[in-house]
Amino acid sequence: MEASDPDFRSGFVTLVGRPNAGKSTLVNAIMGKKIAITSNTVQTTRHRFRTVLTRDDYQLILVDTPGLHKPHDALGEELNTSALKALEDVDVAAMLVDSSKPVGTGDEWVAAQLAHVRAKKVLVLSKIDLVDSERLAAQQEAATKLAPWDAVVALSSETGAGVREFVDTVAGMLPPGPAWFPKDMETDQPLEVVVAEFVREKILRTFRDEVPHAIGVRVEELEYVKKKDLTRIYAIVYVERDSQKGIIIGKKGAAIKQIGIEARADLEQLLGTRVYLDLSVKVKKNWRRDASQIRRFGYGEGA
Ligand SMILES: Nc1nc2c(ncn2[C@@H]2O[C@H](COP(=O)(O)OP(=O)(O)OP(=O)(O)O)[C@@H](O)[C@H]2O)c(=O)[nH]1
Repeated sequence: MEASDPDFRSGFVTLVGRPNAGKSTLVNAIMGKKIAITSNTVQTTRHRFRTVLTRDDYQLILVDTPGLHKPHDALGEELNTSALKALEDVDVAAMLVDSSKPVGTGDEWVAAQLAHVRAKKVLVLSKIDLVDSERLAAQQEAATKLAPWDAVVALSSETGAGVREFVDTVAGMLPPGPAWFPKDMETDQPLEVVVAEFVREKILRTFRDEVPHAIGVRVEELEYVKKKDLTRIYAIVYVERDSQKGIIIGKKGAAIKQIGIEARADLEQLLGTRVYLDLSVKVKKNWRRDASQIRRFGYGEGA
């Protein structure tokens, strides 16, 4: 079936849910490769980006939203606006509820945001590998009450169980329409942004709660050298304080070196070339509190 076929379906699907519900991991499981970054630090996802899955008879455009939460700083506010905007004009809204955590007010708040959305609503019970069937059944009963759902799917992005069922369910809800993006396109983010996110992920994973929200990564230069089949990347890690700079660099540069090694391995896979990665660390005081700075870093709405 061709993309111009009248039976072709296409549409936008947004994933919502409390921070850490497993949205980014699900995007990667659906795509069968890493595109979105993940970590167990809340607010990992800062960009509202689209991921495109094209099959013979449909094109599914996933909008991964930053977690909906109560804002406590300028960065938080940007994220919320961005997440709520992602709910407008989508065809399917899938809400992830972590099977391993009790359904709580956070989930209720997210579900309430869905009430006015015209999209089909799918309840996704995520991380089912962490619970037994009894717990899952209880969780499903509690989560089902959150909103009127058009479908319910239980899945694990870790084991892959239920992921195919989720894609099939959502694809079946898409309206007839042409492909919006080229078939071979997998994300609408500029490469520089994806690369910066990959580096940021390594830092979040390495330092956990020591520095997470205080960093921003910007790719200054990205150049493919065809003769060497090598991508040269120069990126700057911005932190707020000198002490954080020290932590990220580590003893004799050991920490930043390790981050570079790990990020490079992922980037080589993403780009399909060898990668030279140059990372430097700079202090930029209070960059998080200044909304215009946030935009300059490419985070939040309008990025
Ligand atoms: N065991 C298990 N862990 C999972 C699964 N899906 C996600 N996780 C873990 O849960 C954590 C959060 O996952 P993310 O995908 O980053 O969550 P998110 O909803 O995108 O989070 P935000 O970016 O904060 O909104 C990570 O440590 C993941 O590895 C799953 O199916 N099983």
